[in-house]
Amino acid sequence: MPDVSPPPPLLAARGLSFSRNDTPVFGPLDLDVARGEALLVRGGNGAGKTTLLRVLAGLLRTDAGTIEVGGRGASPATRARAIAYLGHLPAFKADLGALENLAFLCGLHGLRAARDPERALALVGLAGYEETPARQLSAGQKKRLSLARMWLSPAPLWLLDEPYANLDLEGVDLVNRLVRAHLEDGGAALVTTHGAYAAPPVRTRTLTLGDAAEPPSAGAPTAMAAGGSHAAAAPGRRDAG
Ligand SMILES: Nc1ncnc2c1ncn2[C@@H]1O[C@H](COP(=O)(O)OP(=O)(O)OP(=O)(O)O)[C@@H](O)[C@H]1O
Repeated sequence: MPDVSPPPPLLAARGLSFSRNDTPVFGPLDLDVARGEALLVRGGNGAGKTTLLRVLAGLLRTDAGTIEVGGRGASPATRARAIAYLGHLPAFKADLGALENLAFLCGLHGLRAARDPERALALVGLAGYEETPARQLSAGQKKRLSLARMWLSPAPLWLLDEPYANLDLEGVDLVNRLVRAHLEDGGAALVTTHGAYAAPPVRTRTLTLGDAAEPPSAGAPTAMAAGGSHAAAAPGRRDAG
């Protein structure tokens, strides 16, 4: 008889919590993100969004709880294969050109089939900046270069920390188009935002951290239009410090 059990979520966390100096930052929280889904992580300044993404990426150690990637314990090797992380500080070599930076990072993290750095630069609006050293790029251009790196990555799970920051309106639309195409390709994404920008119109759930957190919801993901708002996946709280 064929195995009809559904595939495990790309990312699953149970009872995840994190504290600093005995002050809880978030959790305990549960979340699942399947292929084809986005999880929008909302919350005000200091609510714990970056901390959550860093915990999921393995850059910070959780106090309690479990994280699985593709149904397996999230070892460093599993994470390295499955996760591409866009953080606040772009990981570029200041003196290398935009194209060289992308080629260098593809050498480190791999390259998705049928994609190349030159096409990535054009896609994010940086055609003509191939030779420009990263240090000469504006904040928004650096963010676009980071988005090019995500597009080139073979990893299916994107962790995007404030991807809309520093971008003009066309850049905001670019983020949403890239996320949408990634999900349609079978990938998944966690996207943090202060709430100023809407998530892409795809299968998106919302997790709210901080005081405004709503009770846990076991509901299925909903198709949403940009600007919609949805049930939180788990409780969180705002850190006092
Ligand atoms: N390196 C650190 N050492 C001590 N406390 C920290 C550190 N980084 C963050 N915090 C604290 O942890 C809490 C959560 O911070 P975090 O950066 O996760 O919030 P955030 O929701 O991403 O905020 P923002 O929207 O402002 O980026 C805050 O109270 C912050 O002051």
